Order: sequence, then C-alpha cells, then structure tokens
Amino acid sequence: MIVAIDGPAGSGKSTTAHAIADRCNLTFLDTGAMYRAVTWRCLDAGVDVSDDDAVSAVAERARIEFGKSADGQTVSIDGRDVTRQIRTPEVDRNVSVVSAYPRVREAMVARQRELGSAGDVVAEGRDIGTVVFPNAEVKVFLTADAAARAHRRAVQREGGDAGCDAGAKADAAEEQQILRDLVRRDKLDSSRKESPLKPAADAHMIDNSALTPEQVVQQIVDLMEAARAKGGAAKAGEVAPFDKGGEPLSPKTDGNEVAPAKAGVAKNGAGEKDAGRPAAKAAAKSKAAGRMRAFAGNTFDDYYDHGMKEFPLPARALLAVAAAIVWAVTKVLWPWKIEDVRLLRDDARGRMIVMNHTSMLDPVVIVCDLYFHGIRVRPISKSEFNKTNLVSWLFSRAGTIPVKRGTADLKAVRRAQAALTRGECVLVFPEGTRIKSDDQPVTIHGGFALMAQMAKAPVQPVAIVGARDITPKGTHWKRFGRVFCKAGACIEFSDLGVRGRKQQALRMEEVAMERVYALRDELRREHPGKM
Ligand SMILES: Nc1ncnc2c1ncn2[C@@H]1O[C@H](COP(=O)(O)OP(=O)(O)O)[C@@H](O)[C@H]1O
Ligand SMILES: Nc1ccn([C@H]2C[C@H](O)[C@@H](COP(=O)(O)OP(=O)(O)O)O2)c(=O)n1
Repeated sequence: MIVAIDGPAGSGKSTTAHAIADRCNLTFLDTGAMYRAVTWRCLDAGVDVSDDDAVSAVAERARIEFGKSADGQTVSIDGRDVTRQIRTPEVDRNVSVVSAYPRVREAMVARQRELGSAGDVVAEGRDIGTVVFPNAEVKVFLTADAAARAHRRAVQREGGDAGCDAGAKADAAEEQQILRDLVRRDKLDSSRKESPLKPAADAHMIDNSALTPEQVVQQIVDLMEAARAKGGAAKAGEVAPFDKGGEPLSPKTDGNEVAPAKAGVAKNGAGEKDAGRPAAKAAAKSKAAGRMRAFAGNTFDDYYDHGMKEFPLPARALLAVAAAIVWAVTKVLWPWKIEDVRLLRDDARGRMIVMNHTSMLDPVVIVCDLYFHGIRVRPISKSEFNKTNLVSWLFSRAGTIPVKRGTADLKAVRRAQAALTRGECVLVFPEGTRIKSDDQPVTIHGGFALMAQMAKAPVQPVAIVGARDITPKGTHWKRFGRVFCKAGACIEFSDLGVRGRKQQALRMEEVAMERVYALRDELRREHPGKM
C-alpha cells in the first residue's frame, strides 16, 4: 500500500508519516529531506542557489540515501551524513527556491519512485499525491493554521515537542520570525509552476490545528483500513495472475504472506526490507536495488525493475533513435493513425492499456506514439520471446516486462504494479496471441485486471484494425496498407458498480474487453474492409 501525505511546513507530515510507518510496518519516505539535502549540498559547495543550471546539475549528480541510526532515520548525500545539517534556518530559507527548479524536481521524483517502487510506503512531501504517487491508495492533505505551525516549529527548534506537550512555550520573537519564514515558504511552495503544493483531487483533508498527533495517525489508519476493505490496496499474495486457460489462478489467501513488510526506514537507498515471505520476497527481488549504472553493467532485471526514464543514457539514446526509425518506417509502409488519441496522450496517470492483438505492429503503434508525447509504455511480453540474449537485450531496452505464462508470475505482477505506480503505462494483449481471423478461438487472459487493481490504476481500451491484413494468414510477405487504431476512455474500478475485489477484477476483464471489441467494430464500420 502507498500512503501519500502532503501539506505545508509544520503541519505534522513527518511526525504522522513516521508514526504510521512504525505502526503499520511501512517504509517511511521523507521527500522534503531530499530537497533539503540538495540545498545543503549547494550551500556547502558555494553553488549560487539562484543559478538554475548549477543547482540542477548538483541534484542530477547527487546520490541521496536514507539510513538508520539509534536516533531514527538518517539522510546522506554523496556519502556525507547530513541529517542534522539539513534542518538549519539557512537551509529552510533556501530550500523553496531549490525545489522549484524543474530539473531538480525531475531528479528527485525519479529517485522517490525508485525508493517507493516496491510499494508499502508512507511518503510525505508537497506533491506525493499529485505527482510522485498519483495512484497511492490513501492520500491525505494535512493542514493546520499558520500560527499553530509556527509555534510547533519554534518549540521544535528549542528541542521541545508541541505534539507531546500542549503547553510547551517558545521564544515569542523567534516564533514571529518562524511564522514570517513559514508563510513566505508556503507561498513559494504553493505558487511555483512545477508541482505546486496543492491537495490531490482525491485527497482527504485533515486540519490538525486542534488534534493530537495520535488522533491524526488514527484517522489515517482508519482510511487505510477502509481502502483495504474497498479493495483499493491489493495484497501481493492474493494475486496469481495467469493460468494456462487464461483465467486468474485462485488466490493464495494466507494472511501472513501478505502482511506488510517490516518496519523501518529506507535502507541503502533501496528500501530493501523483509525478504522473509514469498510475496515480499518477490517484491524485494523485483524492486530496484538502487539506481542503475550510468553506462554498462546493468542486468536484464535492472531494466525490468526501473522506470524507463531511469535507464542509463545509452539505453535511452538507443530507444529514442529506434523509436524514431520505427515510427518513420511504419508510418510510410502502413500509414497508421490513432483516433481519439487525446484520450491516450492527455492522461498523466499510469494506466493499463488493453488492446486486441493482430500483428507485431500493434505494440509499435502505441509505444511509439506515446513515446513522443513523453509517456513510457511497458508492454508485457511472453517470456518465450526471450529465447536468446540478444532478444532479451533488445526487449529489456524497449521497456518490456516478461511474464511466464501458465504460472503465477508474481514477479511480473509486481513489476507491472510498480510501473503503473510510477506513472508508466503497461500494455497488455489479453488475447495472448495474434488473432489472424475472426473464427480463431480466443481466450482472454485476465491478469491485466488484477495488475491494474493492485496498482489502483484505470484500464484503457484500445482497438486496432488493418494490421492483420499486413501479413495475411499463411504468408510471410508484408503488404502495404493503412492501419487504424482507436482509443477509448479509461475505465475506473469505482465505476464498475460491483463490490468485492474478485468481483471487481472479473467485471473489469469483461467490461474492458467488451469496450476493446466495440471500438474495433466501430473502426471496421468506419473503414470498410479493414479487419
Ligand atoms: N497534531 C499535532 N499537534 C501538535 N504538535 C504537532 C502535531 N503534529 C506534529 N506536531 C509537532 O510539530 C512539529 C512539526 O511537525 P513535523 O512533523 O516536523 O511537520 P512537517 O513535517 O509537516 O514540517 C514537531 O515538533 C511535531 O512533534
Ligand atoms: N515533495 C516535496 C517535499 C518538499 N518540497 C520542498 C518544499 C519545502 O519547502 C522543502 C522542505 O520540505 P520539508 O517537508 O522538509 O519541510 P517542512 O518539514 O514541512 O518544513 O522542500 C517539495 O517541493 N516537494
């Protein structure tokens, strides 16, 4: 489960997130500490914080790690422990400027998603519910009036804790200064262009001016339980995506298997924890063990486990060139067009795209089109394709995630879930194989609905016609011809009108494939003769 906590300075985000991490055995991700660490690094190195390029270069190169000490979580940047240094008034004064630079944010968000890629995270900051983890199961926006927040911070600076001691006093002049700084920082954080501080549309607002920290934690724990009961948070051990006949395998419901991973803080930057249970083990293995190497030396697993925007430069360059060539060649040979393409391009969320399968052109059309609109698509491919290292090499760079069909490939499910949570799209062909004629029997593989459900992502239907005609049955020759695709609106689990996780997943499979075929039939009517 991912819990996102956003809010202004001093609203109690760290206190609350820490307590929830301890109580619910989640990894605590303090994203503000990351922006603070970059700010400290710039100040320490004498970098002018008003110089966007210089600051961004520091952020892009920075190695930020979380660790653990007897006093709690530690933060280091480029090998230096800066846990205490990042809380000084000087860092406070400069951090809003640093965190407003788009390249700084891009670098931090990539690292945050990497740290959260295994799920089971409580993350706090300013843009967690809106940008970093838009598919978080629980989103909270904490607020408190500015005077209360300034008082808390002033007490905190003097070594006290307003959360434990309601009568705690602080120096009045100091408190006034903190209030002015805090109001100024709130204004900068809320008015900046990039990811301003604002509640996500689906965030729960909690004003804690008159609540104790325990009351706030309890409210959020209640929300987590409600989300679990509603099925928002799928449990890893419950999901067994593919069986031979294409039906989801029956759930493994041993509650112990799916208990959240062990308490604590992100360790060694990778948030590795609890490899003791099968589902957690799969997750621990499948998640990124840190960042990828800049050039060479990455394993295939590294590619499957990391976001495509985190791939090393040569892989990203290769993909850009390959996408441009494939786009140009296929556009000339089989001029393709996606109708209602805005539905695909204008949605920033990670989505499960499902499509009918007629030829190898199908993934190319979606992957290439969205690539040039900044959206990364991870096609799920049969592991049978990865027969040689060369194919695995190419497919891994193209962002595919292999799935072993006929087994409960939890690793693939976790990878797809992580990709969706990161905001990438996952592309699945539920028909499993290319359908070359209308009389060919079709078995729908339902794993996609479960993956989407686990990531709390919507499912988007897309249909294609014309591509089947490129390679007519029984030939290897490729014919020229126009190809048409059509995108449908995203289908949300909450709109399905059924209760219960299993029922919802089954209904999603039906509805999504009905829409795919309805779109295909519309295309056939619009373009007579195209199959
Ligand atoms: N509900 C609360 N009531 C009173 N004090 C609180 C409350 N929540 C947090 N605090 C105190 O306020 C101070 C700032 O909280 P913190 O969690 O650091 O805020 P943030 O991370 O949002 O800046 C801490 O000393 C904390 O103990
Ligand atoms: N996700 C985040 C987290 C913090 N920031 C920025 C905005 C804040 O002013 C600074 C410091 O954040 P932090 O959460 O440590 O600040 P407070 O503890 O609330 O004072 O970083 C951000 O822009 N996005």
